[in-house]
Amino acid sequence: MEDLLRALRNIGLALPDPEQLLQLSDPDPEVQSNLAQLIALNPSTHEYQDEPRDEHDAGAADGDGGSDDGDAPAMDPLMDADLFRGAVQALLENYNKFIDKERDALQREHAALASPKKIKPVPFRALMARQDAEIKRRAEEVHAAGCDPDTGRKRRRFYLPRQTFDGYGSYASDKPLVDLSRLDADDFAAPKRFEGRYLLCRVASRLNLYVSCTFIATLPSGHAIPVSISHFTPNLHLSGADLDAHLPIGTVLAIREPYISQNHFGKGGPALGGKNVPGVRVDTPSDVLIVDGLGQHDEHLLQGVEWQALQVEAAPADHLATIEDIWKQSPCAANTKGCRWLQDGPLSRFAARRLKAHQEQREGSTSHQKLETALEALDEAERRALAQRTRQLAESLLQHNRPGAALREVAAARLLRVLGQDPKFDGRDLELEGRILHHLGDYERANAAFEAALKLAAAAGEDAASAGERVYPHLVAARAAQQSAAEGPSHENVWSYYFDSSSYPTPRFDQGDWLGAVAVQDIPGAGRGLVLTRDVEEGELLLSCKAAASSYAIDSGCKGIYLLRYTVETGVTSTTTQVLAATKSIHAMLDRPERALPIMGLTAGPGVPDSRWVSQPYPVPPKRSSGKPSADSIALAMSGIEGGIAALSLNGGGGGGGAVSPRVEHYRAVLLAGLDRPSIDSSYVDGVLRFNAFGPAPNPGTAESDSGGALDASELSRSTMVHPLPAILNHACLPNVSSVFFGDVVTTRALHPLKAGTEIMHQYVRGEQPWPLRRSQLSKHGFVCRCGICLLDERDGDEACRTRQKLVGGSFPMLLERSRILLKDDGAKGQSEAERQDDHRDLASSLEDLVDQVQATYHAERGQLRPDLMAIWQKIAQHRAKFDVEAAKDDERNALASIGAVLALHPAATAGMGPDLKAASMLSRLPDLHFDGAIKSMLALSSLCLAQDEGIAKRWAQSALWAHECTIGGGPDVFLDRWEAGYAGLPVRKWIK
Ligand SMILES: C[S@@+](CC[C@H](N)C(=O)[O-])C[C@H]1O[C@@H](n2cnc3c(N)ncnc32)[C@H](O)[C@@H]1O
Repeated sequence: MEDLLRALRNIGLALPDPEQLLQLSDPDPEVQSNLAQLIALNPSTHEYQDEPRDEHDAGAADGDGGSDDGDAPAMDPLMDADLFRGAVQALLENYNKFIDKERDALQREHAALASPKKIKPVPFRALMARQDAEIKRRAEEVHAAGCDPDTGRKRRRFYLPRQTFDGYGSYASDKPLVDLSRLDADDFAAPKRFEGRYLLCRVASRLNLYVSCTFIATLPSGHAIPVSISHFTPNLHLSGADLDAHLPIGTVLAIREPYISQNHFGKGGPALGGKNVPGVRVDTPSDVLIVDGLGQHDEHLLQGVEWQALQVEAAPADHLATIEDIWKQSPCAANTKGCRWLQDGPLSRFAARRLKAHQEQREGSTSHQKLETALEALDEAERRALAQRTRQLAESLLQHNRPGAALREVAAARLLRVLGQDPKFDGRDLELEGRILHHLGDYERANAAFEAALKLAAAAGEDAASAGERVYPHLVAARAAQQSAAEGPSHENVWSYYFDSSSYPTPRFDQGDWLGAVAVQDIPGAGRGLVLTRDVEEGELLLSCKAAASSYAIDSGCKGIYLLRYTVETGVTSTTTQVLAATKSIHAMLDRPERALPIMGLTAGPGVPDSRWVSQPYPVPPKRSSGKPSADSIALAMSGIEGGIAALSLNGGGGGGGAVSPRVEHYRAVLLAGLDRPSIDSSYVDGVLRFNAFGPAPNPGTAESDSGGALDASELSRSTMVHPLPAILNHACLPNVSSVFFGDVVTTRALHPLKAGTEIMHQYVRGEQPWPLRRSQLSKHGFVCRCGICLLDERDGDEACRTRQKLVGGSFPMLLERSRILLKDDGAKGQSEAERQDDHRDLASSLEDLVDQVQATYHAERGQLRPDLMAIWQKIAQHRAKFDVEAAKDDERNALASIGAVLALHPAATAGMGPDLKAASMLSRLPDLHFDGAIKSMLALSSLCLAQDEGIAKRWAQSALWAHECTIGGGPDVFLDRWEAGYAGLPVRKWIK
């Protein structure tokens, strides 16, 4: 990829845009030829800030005799196009040959697994020189992505495409380190997975981040080997010291059951056309453990290990000279000093392991004892300094989206009496704890902590106004989050989801998951599903859930980076947000082990064996109270902790006598739970995302909104997110619920009155599409949909469905084009009224012929559900309205009937009118499909009725609002925002506000 991009820029061409990137490896020669032509027509001058974007202007700018675009030749778009096209075509061919080599190398490596060959270690200095060159190359690529490296001219936008490969096996160890034996260079062979072994090594170089992160590691024997770790960070912009601080030189690592590859860049590194040196390829971060002297088995691991001198200098600030220094100099902020990568803070590492040792009735290790003594020997000032560093570390962990580690550090600091000893800080410390708990979704405890923080601030003499200013915003936010998690999001919540998700580029909402009248249940032949626990009405909210991990293309960690990950066996290309959503999911599970069940408890597609979590009961959100915290819980949050080291022995720390306060109990549980780091198979996470995540989530305000949450988007994704509970919903092309996406929140509402015990199902693919297309889109899921409309289509027959598809996909668009021209030219050609009406009559009649042809493809007993007709009836109505308003109303009613809506028979225009929208509705049953289409028809009917009967016109508008409330919600403002502009002649606002 990098060679191709460099070559294009060298001949003065702009880089392929994100859509074109996806076509680079398309095997179709026609696609390649078109692509070459398009790329050849786009000079690199278009990339610069100071160049006009328009082609002609660009030509003029180039024609002024001198381009300051370095060596890039000025180009005459017409004369040079052929020349450039030929050159680009040659470059694309080269690129594809290179890709083939990379693919072949992966294939060969897979085949060679049966007969691994011993490998000769590459000399350390050679590896280091290569590493330095790679780091330099990365820096140059980043520089060139923002400006021309020769002239310094700034580009319009930072643009950095990257490509990685995937496939042919992925490894993840689930063996505890104690069960493994050490591996050293004598045994190295490749390609080989070293089952039952671990590799002990030290980071010896700076880090190189492409998508995976690579460094040179040295072994105790002095040999060196490159190590590449996939899913290292979701921040692909990290570089230099910030990156190196994740694993500073000298950090000791244990890699469980390592895989030595002939190409350690194989996953997540730049493609080298199959040429690389052997190295350790780590497919998942959970295989890597940091050996820091605090670990449970660190002493055992390091026993008798003599390291050859590290042949490079570690920055002195990065390392603690002795283990006791941890308390005096422990790093205070993430990623600035000391080893940080996915690691907990020092107090929690020590306290958790000490607790565990006690639980297992072991004495702590010698290093634990040394640390204990050192901790108890700290003088007052040193203890205060440690407390201050702990606060900073917890803040920093929180900022880096690691609230689990932040809470563990605070819990350990409280048990060890590092925090909670200075009344001046008590209020602030509780406020910090409250913010961490809020982030973790423990709203009840967060609220109690905030209330307690206010009391303690007052007790410490802090001015009430300043304490309030500090704490109240957090308290109010936590109360609101608690309320929506207890009662479900309010009307106002949905209102703000809608408007905020259209206003913010990376909308993420502060809400907990909420489950209405549904429960997880086994569904014969379909795994698990969600089933109603009682009867519900149409429009009732059933679920409101936030994504467990979300990645937006314009998140700061990847903005401007366009990643393509090509999976060799399947030919599937994943894009930036899909890869990073997996990285974020993995990191979230390592930080909060309780996240593993909801994510790894999902299935990963047909043919992939279920993870061990799938058989466990699927977790649902707890029932919560929305009340204020009780006086007891506030008192508990304020209670002192008798403890110190004693709190780490399971019967100590309760104020003597063995009774342990609930607060101590809670902190201990927090620490112990953090030790259960799950082993995460990253390829399973990829499968979970591919089969459960929601791709680019359309805001309901966009034209795509009818897609019901497009799962099969093929363009470079704008966002990828996984919502664990909604992912349990099974599919029906004919859904009985509507799932709507607002940023990282999805809400699901009943579309019809439904009985207790009914399985609720939404659309993975648009049920409005032709049957053959739906079947092919669903084929990756490995099931055949047997929903109502699939059964109807099946009875119509394959051939009839294909004919219908041709009519709707071929004949209808031609008539639509005629319609567009007619409506555009309406009256412009100086025709008489009669002539114009004739034109409309003609077109309506052609459209009616089309209706007849489509009708002929349905089985005689099909019933009214014929959604392919909706848009045709609406078009007929539009033209017929020009000469026969009553007939146009019938057409719109036909459109509604074709999508399953049933008209109510209201005897009088005023019946049921008033604030009760449902009673006013002109529909007794909402449509099954095409919800926005139904709203269009209702608003069209409102317009058609306006002149004769304002009462009925108003009722149609209210019916549209009712349908909108039942599918999307958020009230009249949201409805008006989406629909008002398209119906300027209707006083909708007056009617419904
Ligand atoms: C997103 S998951 C849904 C939850 C899944 N049932 C489970 O137990 O984890 C998608 C998978 O559910 C199953 N599934 C979904 N809809 C189905 C349907 N209508 N009929 C049969 N299986 C279905 C398929 O195995 C599909 O790959």
